[in-house]
Amino acid sequence: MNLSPLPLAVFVVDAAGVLKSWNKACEQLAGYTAADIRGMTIDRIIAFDEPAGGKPRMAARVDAENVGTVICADGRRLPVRVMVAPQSFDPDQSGTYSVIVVPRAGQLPPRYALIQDLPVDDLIEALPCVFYVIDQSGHLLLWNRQLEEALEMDTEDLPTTNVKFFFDEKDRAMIVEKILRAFEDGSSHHEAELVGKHGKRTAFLFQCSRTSLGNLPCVFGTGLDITARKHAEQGLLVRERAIYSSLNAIVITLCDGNEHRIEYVNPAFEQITGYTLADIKGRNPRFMGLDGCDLDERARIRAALGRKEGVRSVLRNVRKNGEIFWNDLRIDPVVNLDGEVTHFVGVISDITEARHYERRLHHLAHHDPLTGLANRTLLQERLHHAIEHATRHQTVGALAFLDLDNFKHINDNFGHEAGDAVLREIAGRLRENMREDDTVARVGGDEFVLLICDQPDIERIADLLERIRRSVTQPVVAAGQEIVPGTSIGVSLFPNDGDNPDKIMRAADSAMYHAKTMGKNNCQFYSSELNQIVHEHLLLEASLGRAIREHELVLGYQPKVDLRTGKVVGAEALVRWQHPVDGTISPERFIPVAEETGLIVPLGEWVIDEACGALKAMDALAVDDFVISVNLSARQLRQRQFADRLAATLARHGINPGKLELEVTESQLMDRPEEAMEVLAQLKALGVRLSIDDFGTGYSSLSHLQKFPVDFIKIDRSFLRDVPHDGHLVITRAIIALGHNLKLKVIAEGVETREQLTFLRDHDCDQMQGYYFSPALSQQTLQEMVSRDARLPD
Ligand SMILES: Nc1nc2c(ncn2[C@@H]2O[C@H](COP(=O)(O)O[C@H]3[C@@H](O)[C@H](n4cnc5c(=O)[nH]c(N)nc54)O[C@@H]3COP(=O)(O)O)[C@@H](O)[C@H]2O)c(=O)[nH]1
Repeated sequence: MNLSPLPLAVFVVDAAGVLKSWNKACEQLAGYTAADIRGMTIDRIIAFDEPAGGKPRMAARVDAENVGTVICADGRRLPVRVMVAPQSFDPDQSGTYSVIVVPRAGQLPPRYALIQDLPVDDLIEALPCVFYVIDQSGHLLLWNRQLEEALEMDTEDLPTTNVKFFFDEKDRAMIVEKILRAFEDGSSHHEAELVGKHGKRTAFLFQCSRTSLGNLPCVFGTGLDITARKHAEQGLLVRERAIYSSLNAIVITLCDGNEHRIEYVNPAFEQITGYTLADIKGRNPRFMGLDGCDLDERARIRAALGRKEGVRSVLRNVRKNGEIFWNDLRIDPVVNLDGEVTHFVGVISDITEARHYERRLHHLAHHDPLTGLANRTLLQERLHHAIEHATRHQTVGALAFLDLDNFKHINDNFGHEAGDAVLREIAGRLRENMREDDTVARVGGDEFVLLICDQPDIERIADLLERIRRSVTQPVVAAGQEIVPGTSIGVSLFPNDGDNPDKIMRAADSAMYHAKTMGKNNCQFYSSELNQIVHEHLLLEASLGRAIREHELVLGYQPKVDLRTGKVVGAEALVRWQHPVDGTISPERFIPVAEETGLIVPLGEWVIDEACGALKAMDALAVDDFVISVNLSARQLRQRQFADRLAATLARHGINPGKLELEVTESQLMDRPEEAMEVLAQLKALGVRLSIDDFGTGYSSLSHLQKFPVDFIKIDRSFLRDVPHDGHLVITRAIIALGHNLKLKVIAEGVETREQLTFLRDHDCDQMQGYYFSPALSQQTLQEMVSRDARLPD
């Protein structure tokens, strides 16, 4: 039976129930003094509910359930249980009984009666806190072991030290003030650290109350060790401050079904979104979403939160001022000690600037800085998708390569700024002619590419490209000059010409290459035959350089005959390529390639050098006035210091310049007549002879012709082809007359028949060359012919 904490009132009585002795609790319980009790019987104090029966009174109550009422001195009646036990089982000492009185539940004795019986010493020592009693001088009167431990001090040291010295100096004034308050107001409390003799610091929550010991006023109280709480608080504080000061916007929402009401937002959130906590507390953060945007992302977030899982997403939100921002959002569940998700914490990062920067970088990486058009990378990406699309939806698309003709000439003559202006203007024209969905790209200096998608048929593509070609070739005004660009366009179709970007690009490139060789400013579609031609062209290009280095080129010399004397007076040097595998390759095949690639310059130099060597050999044969002519390409003619280099070659071989003739085609001269005039003048000044080749095909104007400082004109062989039956005879006659009027000599080429020869003689032509007399010969055969003075028969 647990009687604690009730006081145990124990009477000792004799067999008749006369009270012999009793403890203090008996007096407290019933409110009698010792003098009152002395001599009483137990019946006076306890009114038993059951009479004792026949036995002697006390003996009858041993081992019985005795219940009754204590009749208190002040008249109150306390229900009690009473246990009666003999004091001794020794028969000799029988007759005295212990009567233990226990108040029944609900009927406790007054509080003060209980407290008086408390073992205060034990209690104070057993307290889970420090205990102290302090007098008005600030010295300890009472304390417990816990206080000694906290102060790391011995019992005898404590009363001699003023309590304020148990604290840090900064806290002492506050401590004194709190103790005084307790004396004045009855109580006070405060938190402070006790500092031990050896420096141990312990945080306490002190409770201080006024009391008195006898007549001595004092305060007493407890100090609860709050170190753990302080640490926890500190940790929380740091975390709270961290959230508060975080540059990332933080929003904490309550996890309440599907509603995620905002409970907290930090200042960074307010700064990024423009919303204060007061504006949005209790709302679901979804209100910041941009209407109709990122619907999939938002559904994904909802699903994750529904599963109470974390989620990361990048989506667009709207600030309070209506501005849209990119939000890199990370949401994580917050779990309580029971493992339940009570909240979600969202970390918002405004990545708008990074996004813009990223986009700018992306734009730079995918666009040409000069024109703003797509670059090769973007083109390839789009082409890849366009081919897939066309294959899937059975539509036709086209890839057109546009190369500006003679762009280098524009740069060289008008400067790079003018060149840039032309490129920008062309880019604008291309864009204007294309739909939004199509792509216009610039992939090289003067190379543009058009990606045209979803076309119904090839005719439509051809029409569009012709319109574009015409628009590109409209004059551009740059650097105060009117520049007329031209463009060669090569087109491949997809998926017909290939099922991947690489094939389609190569096909368009081949087609463009072909367009260039077709005389520029035209548009060519890719075909497999065309590919073969281009392939060959490329092969030639690759091996022509080697041919020049490895001396695979040889010169043939076609004799030129004076029509009046029949004497061989010169020869035209014609180059041939003795290919180690393919045999002799005609200049008609490789000269255009050499022109295109620039190899014509070293090739032409080699021809002149070789022709000079042949002239020197003729000198050795003591043949006077023998002239060898070489064909010049326009590119050679435009070479800076061409005349100087020619002079050096002639000097090196020791050749009289008058023995070398340079043949330039009429069309080359008329391409840029002013420039040509200047170069021809330089050459003329050197003393070389000049001749206009293929005359009659190049629409020379008479005024230009008069100014060209040439010696010969060569009638193009097409005019003689059908002599004597053709109307061209009139032209041939006119050319001869024109030449003579201009004081020029006239030579006819491609003379194959007796009739042609007669016609030329009849019309006073000066010289001829052609198969009728001789094809091109080796140098040695030519020398033999000249040595034996072979002549054209009459
Ligand atoms: N820039 C350079 N061009 C050169 C050089 N060597 C030649 N060429 C040019 O190549 C074109 C083709 O030349 P080729 O195949 O040598 O043909 C020449 C003659 O063989 C041919 N010819 C001569 N007589 C007759 C004939 O009676 N009938 C006939 N059908 N053809 C004949 O004519 C070509 C010479 O033409 P031309 O130059 O116009 O006098 C050609 O355009 C050459 O110019 C070179 O070193 N550099």
